[in-house]
Amino acid sequence: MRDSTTKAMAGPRPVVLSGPSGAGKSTLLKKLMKEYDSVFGFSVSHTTRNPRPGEENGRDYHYVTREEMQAGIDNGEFIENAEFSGNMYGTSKAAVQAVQAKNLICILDIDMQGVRNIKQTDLDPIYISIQPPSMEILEKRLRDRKTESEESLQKRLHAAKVEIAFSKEPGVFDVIVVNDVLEEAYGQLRNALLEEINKVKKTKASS
Ligand SMILES: Nc1nc2c(ncn2[C@@H]2O[C@H](COP(=O)(O)OP(=O)(O)O)[C@@H](O)[C@H]2O)c(=O)[nH]1
Ligand SMILES: Nc1ncnc2c1ncn2[C@@H]1O[C@H](COP(=O)(O)OP(=O)(O)O)[C@@H](O)[C@H]1O
Repeated sequence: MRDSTTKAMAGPRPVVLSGPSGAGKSTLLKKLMKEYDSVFGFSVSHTTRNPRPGEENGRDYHYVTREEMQAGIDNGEFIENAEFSGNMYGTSKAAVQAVQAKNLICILDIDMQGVRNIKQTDLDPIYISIQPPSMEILEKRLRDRKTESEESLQKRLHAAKVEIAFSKEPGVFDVIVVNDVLEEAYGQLRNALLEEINKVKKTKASS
C-alpha cells in the first residue's frame, strides 16, 4: 500500500507514538501538545470502541460504528486501519491532512499493526516507542486507570506482551522511551523531537 495523498500536503515530519496500552502514550502526548500547542497537532483516529468518561468525539477519537468504519475503509478514506482488543481503529487521510494543512507536526498514536502499515506508505514519520518499566507496573497503571473491564484489561495485557517484543525488533523504532518517572520520560521525548520542534518554530517566525 503506497499512498501519496498525505505526502502531497507534506509539512514537517510526522511523529508516530506507539507502545502497549497503558504505557503512557496519551499522557505524554497531552503534555507535549500543552507545552507546544502551536507546534503539534493530533491525528484524530476513528474507532468503534465506546468513549471513556472525559473523552470527546472529534477530539480524542471519531467514534463510529463498525458499518461506518468499514464503509470508510472500502471507500479508500483510511491510510491504515487495525483491529485491536475487539475494536476497529484507523487513521483517515483527512485526519493527517487536517494537521499538515496547518503546518503542524502531526502526531499519530497507533498500535504495532499501524506502525507496520505506515511503514509501507511515504508518510516518513519519526517512530517513537513508549514502553512501561515492567509488565507489573503496566498492569497496575491500567488497573488504576479504571477504564477497562477485566476482559478488556486481559486483552490489553496480552497485546502488551506482543507490543513489547515488537519494540525490540531492530530498526523499527528511532527512539525508545521507558516511561518510569513521568517527567524524565517526558524530557526524553521532548529531546528526541527538539530538532523538529525548532524547525517548525523557525518556519513560523519567518512567515
Ligand atoms: N493502528 C491504529 N491503532 C490505533 C489508532 N488509534 C489508536 N490506536 C491504538 O489502539 C490501541 C488502543 O487504544 P485505546 O482504546 O485508546 O486504549 P489505550 O491505549 O489503552 O488508551 C492503542 O495501542 C492505540 O495506539 C489508529 O488509528 N490506528
Ligand atoms: N510515569 C508514570 N507514572 C505513573 N503513572 C503514569 C505514568 N505515565 C502514565 N501514567 C498513568 O498510567 C495510566 C496509563 O497511561 P495512558 O497515558 O492512558 O497510557 P496509554 O495512552 O499508552 O494507554 C494513566 O492512568 C496515567 O495517568
